Amino acid sequence: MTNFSPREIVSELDRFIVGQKDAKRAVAIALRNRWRRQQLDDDLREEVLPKNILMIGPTGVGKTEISRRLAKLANAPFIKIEATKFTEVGYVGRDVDQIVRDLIESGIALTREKRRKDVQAKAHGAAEERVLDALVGPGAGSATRDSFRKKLRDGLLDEKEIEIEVKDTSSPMSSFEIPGMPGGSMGVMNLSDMFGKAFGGRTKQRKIHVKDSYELLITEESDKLLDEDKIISEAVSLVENSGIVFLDEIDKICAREGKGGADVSREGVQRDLLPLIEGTTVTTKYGPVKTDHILFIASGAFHVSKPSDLLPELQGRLPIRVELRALTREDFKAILIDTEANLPKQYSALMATEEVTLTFSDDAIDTIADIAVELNSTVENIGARRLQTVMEKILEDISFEAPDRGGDTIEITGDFVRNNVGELAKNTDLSRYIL
Ligand SMILES: Nc1ncnc2c1ncn2[C@@H]1O[C@H](COP(=O)(O)OP(=O)(O)OP(=O)(O)O)[C@@H](O)[C@H]1O
Repeated sequence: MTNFSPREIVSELDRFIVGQKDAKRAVAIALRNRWRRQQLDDDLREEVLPKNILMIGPTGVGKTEISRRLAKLANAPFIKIEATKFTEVGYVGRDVDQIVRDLIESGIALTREKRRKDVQAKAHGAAEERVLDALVGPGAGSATRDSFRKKLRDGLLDEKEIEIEVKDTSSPMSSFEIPGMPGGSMGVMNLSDMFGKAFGGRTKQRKIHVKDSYELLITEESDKLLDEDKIISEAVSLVENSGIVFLDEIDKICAREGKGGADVSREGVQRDLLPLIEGTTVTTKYGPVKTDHILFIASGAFHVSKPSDLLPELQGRLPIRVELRALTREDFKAILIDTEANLPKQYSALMATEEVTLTFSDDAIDTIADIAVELNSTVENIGARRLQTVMEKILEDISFEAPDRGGDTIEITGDFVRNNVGELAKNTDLSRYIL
């Protein structure tokens, strides 16, 4: 758990997300509250429930991105799920408990990754022994083994091909859901687990270069050193105390007054979600998971419905409301220039792998921002996602030809942008399909 102050959390988020100060502050406080809760004594700690957040704002303005970055910062299990995916309990479709089951998978992956690092040195040693076995045979004398070990460590055998026996993870039936039976994927349905335990796991022979074998073998060897039960109990506690669920399109499950049919079912989904947000215990294949302290961030555009159309109980469980505003031309420019790993930087790095030097002039950035604003107002407002479609179109040819242009330096200018997408952007009908 991170002990960053709210101010520090906001400034971390600022590295990736432009504007949206209110939303950043709200999530920063929520995260800090979790740290505060951990400092309390046991009795009081159980009493303090998270203040869940409702993010209101148009599509593509950073709602998911803020939540995802927050989770990453806190090393917290995170899932994004669309509220419209669910149907009421008893109907065919996914049941809401699946949210917690997916979250626990994210928690297991995070915990395993963390624990793998702890045993990495030991696993590295064991992996080296396996590579040596493959190179000289397990029966070789210690002098031969040592001489190969030295060559191996000096990188002289990197390109040599060896044959190793690794766990076969390609089971097509690792887990399946029973259609129409909510929760059917839970528990005993993991066949590879069952057979794995009974027969010691399937393995297969693989031919591989020495230098590529390490990652695979280290992962396998570290898993052998890890205590599976401990990982599970750690992951369950991580999910219960630090899990974050991003519930998108919550506005689409609002029922409007005087309607029947689909609206009744939407309200049913809200009712199903309620216990999860209020705090309940969900059975998973890793054991029971309590949801009381999981942070829920619900989000929606609320163009048609209003937050007050949600069930009153659900409104009460989402007490913090923040509005995210539509992005302006200046925001688009800032997203292209100021954010870490911004799109121009990403494209330049990708082209550098082909020995092509790609740069963007200030005028090019201005023009891209102008075109994105124009398209959002004429075609459809998809927020900052528009920058991705425009950039992709501008660089399509260069991207295709890059392998033949090694050594070239290409500057993207305003004229280049206009020539490539300017005309297209003016044609609303065509843009609908292409940009
Ligand atoms: N304010 C912002 N600053 C930087 N990048 C942004 C911002 N807003 C959106 N983006 C980028 O645009 C893309 C879409 O944003 P995001 O997924 O957060 O949308 P959203 O608001 O959650 O919309 P939706 O509700 O449709 O999922 C992401 O790649 C994100 O990095």
